Amino acid sequence: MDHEVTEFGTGGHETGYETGYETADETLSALAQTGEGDLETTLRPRRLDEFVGQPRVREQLELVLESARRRGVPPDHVLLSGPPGLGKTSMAMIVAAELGAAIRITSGPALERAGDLAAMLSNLAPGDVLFIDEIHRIARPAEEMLYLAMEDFRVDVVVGKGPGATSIPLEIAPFTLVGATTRSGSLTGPLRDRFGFTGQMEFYSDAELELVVRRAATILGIGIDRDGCAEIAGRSRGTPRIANRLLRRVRDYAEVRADGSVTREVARAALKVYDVDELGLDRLDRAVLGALTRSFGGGPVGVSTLAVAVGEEAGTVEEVCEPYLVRAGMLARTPRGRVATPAAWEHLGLVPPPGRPDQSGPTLFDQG
Ligand SMILES: Nc1ncnc2c1ncn2[C@@H]1O[C@H](COP(=O)(O)OP(=O)(O)OP(=O)(O)O)[C@@H](O)[C@H]1O
Ligand SMILES: [Mg+2]
Repeated sequence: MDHEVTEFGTGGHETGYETGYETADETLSALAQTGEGDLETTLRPRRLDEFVGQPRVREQLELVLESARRRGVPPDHVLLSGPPGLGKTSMAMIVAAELGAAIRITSGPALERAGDLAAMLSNLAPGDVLFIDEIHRIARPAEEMLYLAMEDFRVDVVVGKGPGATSIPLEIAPFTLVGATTRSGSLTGPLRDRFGFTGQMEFYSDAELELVVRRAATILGIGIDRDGCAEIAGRSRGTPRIANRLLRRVRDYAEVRADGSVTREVARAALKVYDVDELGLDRLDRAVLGALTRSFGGGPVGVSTLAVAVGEEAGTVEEVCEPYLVRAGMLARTPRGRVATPAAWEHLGLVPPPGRPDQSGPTLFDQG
């Protein structure tokens, strides 16, 4: 293998490779705290059998990995998709750990120039796992380079400029690409087609989240009883990252205002302080529902308008708030925009204005 080729890249040495990489999601929630990134790393499951929930993805992935192991080849490329905090990054690390392979980490936005990607690709050793987080945000030239790399383990490096430029094909080591995305819909067809396996991560059940909370409490040395676990799990929006975060906030409260151990009462009192309601909706979720009902009469309203109304970016509202609000049956995405369901009005303690057409129906035909 030739590893001395990075000078063909455009000086992309500084890109990627930092394993401390965290996605922007950490800054989005009203509960986000700085300096807790390390804790998140501590709580990350390391092996497939430590990974709670996602039975379908786990089983499928187990087969993909085991069969590759038996054949002695790197497994097919793996795409992991799903809302933030469900364990995509953790799963990517686990793929490498289960294969006993090294993992190189980068992200779509970091691969602005194809040269950056060429440098990474040509530095891979046989069997390495290359993890590209937020792969839907990869720039076009890098994406096109990735096609060839994924399919033929080759990169075409362009040397020189203008009419004298030549393209030199370079062989790269057989590797496994693991891509993660919160929006698989915005992946281009050709890229999606080159993944041999797509794991669609689902929201976790309350029972699974109880296990997540219990596991984290054990690792962090927090005393918590069954009811305490259940209370936190039920307010975690189906998301392990949120479960772990709420546990830490409840722990703070337990230490300062109670005897340090977490019961249902302590958890309830603590989550009240942190503005997390019984359904686990935080301030931003409630702001979205509030704007949708109070300011826009229940919709339909476009997501960008809604985002402006709550002072957030459309992407955040769409990828962070909406998936759970839809799943909780409070918000519907219709072709004409976002619509509040009766459950949303009820949750906010509001009564829908009288005489409104049933919004879950095909409103296009209402005008008759
Ligand atoms: N199945 C699980 N069991 C236990 N803990 C989990 C599980 N999945 C996720 N976690 C916890 O949730 C945290 C967030 O997971 P992770 O970073 O893998 O999510 P993600 O899907 O990559 O999120 P993002 O889209 O924001 O990058 C981890 O640090 C880990 O502690
Ligand atoms: Mg991640």
